[in-house]
Amino acid sequence: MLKILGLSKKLGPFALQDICLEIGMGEYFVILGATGSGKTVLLETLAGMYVPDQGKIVHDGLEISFLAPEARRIGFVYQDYALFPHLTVKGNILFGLKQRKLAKRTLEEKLEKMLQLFDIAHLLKQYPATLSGGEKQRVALARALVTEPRILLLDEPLSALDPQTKENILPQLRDWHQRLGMLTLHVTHDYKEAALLADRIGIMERGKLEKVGRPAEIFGKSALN
Ligand SMILES: Nc1ncnc2c1ncn2[C@@H]1O[C@H](COP(=O)(O)OP(=O)(O)OP(=O)(O)O)[C@@H](O)[C@H]1O
Repeated sequence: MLKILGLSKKLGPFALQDICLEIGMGEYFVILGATGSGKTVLLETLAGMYVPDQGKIVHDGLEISFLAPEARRIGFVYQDYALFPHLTVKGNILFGLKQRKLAKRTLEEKLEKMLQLFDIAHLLKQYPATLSGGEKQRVALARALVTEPRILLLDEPLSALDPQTKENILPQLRDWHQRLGMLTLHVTHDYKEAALLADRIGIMERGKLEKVGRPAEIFGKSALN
């Protein structure tokens, strides 16, 4: 379980204010908020890019607030995927495992698992510039997941996709999540995306988490039919 306890962070005129949230193991939690509400700052603080001014982040009973990003076992997929342009798909996926000095066979097994899960084996030698939006997204997910993180953070992972690709990927995201069973925190400003994907939703406004509930509680049952 991930516990966010009174988390605050000031960045210039913006402040993340007293965020309190508990997310269960295997839960798909969506933070829904307008542009500038602080969704990315929250994810980046959880991932260790900012040191909190106040509050704690506790994962499975261990406080991780001051751990280095790579020690937190958190996978992060950015809005624009942030793939390394000079590396092939294979190079991108294996990048996060470089420090671990794993045996070649172990690396190949981990790579193979990702290629199968995301159906991207045919893209292995290509460079990011030659991939479609949906392909880039699958490679970015593979790169985040190959390190076997305990928590997956997704920062508007569908916003760069055309409507058709987005519609195809939505059910796949749920399916990948169900297969891996990983605690996932996904931020978006698209309420339809939130309603389709989330076990629970948190509404973020001006740096504060204003409301948390199941999709039916947030939108009303009739709005979801
Ligand atoms: N490093 C920083 N220094 C100063 N201000 C920052 C910094 N990073 C973010 N901000 C500000 O914090 C506010 C929240 O930004 P954030 O990127 O978290 O919003 P968001 O909800 O993710 O928006 P979007 O949906 O547009 O991505 C913005 O006003 C932004 O300008």
